[in-house]
Amino acid sequence: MLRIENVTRRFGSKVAVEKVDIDIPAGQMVGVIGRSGAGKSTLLRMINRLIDVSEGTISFDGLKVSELRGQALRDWQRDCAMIFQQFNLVPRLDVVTNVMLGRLNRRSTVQSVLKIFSQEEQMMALKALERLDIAQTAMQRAGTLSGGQQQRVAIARALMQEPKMILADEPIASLDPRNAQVVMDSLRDINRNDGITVITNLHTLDTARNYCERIIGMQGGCVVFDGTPDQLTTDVARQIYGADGLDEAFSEAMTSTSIEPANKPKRKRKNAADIVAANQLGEAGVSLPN
Ligand SMILES: Nc1ncnc2c1ncn2[C@@H]1O[C@H](COP(=O)(O)OP(=O)(O)OP(=O)(O)O)[C@@H](O)[C@H]1O
Repeated sequence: MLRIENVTRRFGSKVAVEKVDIDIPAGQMVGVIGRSGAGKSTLLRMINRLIDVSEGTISFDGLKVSELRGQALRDWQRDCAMIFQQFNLVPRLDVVTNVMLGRLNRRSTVQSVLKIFSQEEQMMALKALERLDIAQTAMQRAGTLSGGQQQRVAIARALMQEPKMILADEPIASLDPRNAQVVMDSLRDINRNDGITVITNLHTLDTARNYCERIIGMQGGCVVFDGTPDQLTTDVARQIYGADGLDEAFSEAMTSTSIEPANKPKRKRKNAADIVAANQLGEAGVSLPN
């Protein structure tokens, strides 16, 4: 059980997340929706401890996540895998090596520096790629894959962490409709078959409705809805998206990934995502080939 108790996050005088109080039992698939700036990413980043809470407590099965330091914090970040909108692969490395990087937090520094992966780890990586239906790309450089393929590699890398929970920060925002569906299907499959809790930020109402058993709606940093897809009525959507967001909220045409134009401009890259990838590699002493 993930317990978020009275959690607030401020950036200077700006309150990004305010007094959020929710419990997420193991095995749920949860969608977090809301307009841009509602606080969705900040909430996920606090759970993963990319950023600290300003007030309140986050705990997991009794472990006080919001207070962890050092190795205990790294262990938590291994148990709580994160997937980002921009995939965060190392483009110059081949796909299978990218996937094996998911093992970094489970290995000694020496093994990591020398980039020694056991046969078992190599098999595990190939199985993860097979599961995501992209084993044929194993030896390709990650940067040569399509966006949808890269996101599947990122999910395979997350699986290598053998996580208890997967946090996905707008995992389909940069993808065309077909790839968006494949990625969401993969997350649902992992949730259902492996029992891994999935919490995903989504900017499309219908995707949240279609894939998530529980939807959390945020507005101005606060949770304004927490319920099932059936309970997400028009009135509730109005509350989440606000008066000037009604078109976005109600028009399935505007929110549907199934008909979202493939050439829609990419949303801005999240700096935290880049930093985390760089840190993971840097901490492990992995230097990248040119
Ligand atoms: N590092 C930061 N420094 C200052 N303000 C920040 C920082 N990170 C987020 N904010 C602010 O906090 C608020 C919530 O941002 P957040 O990124 O969590 O929203 P979001 O719902 O994920 O939006 P989006 O869908 O656009 O990513 C916004 O007003 C944002 O400008």
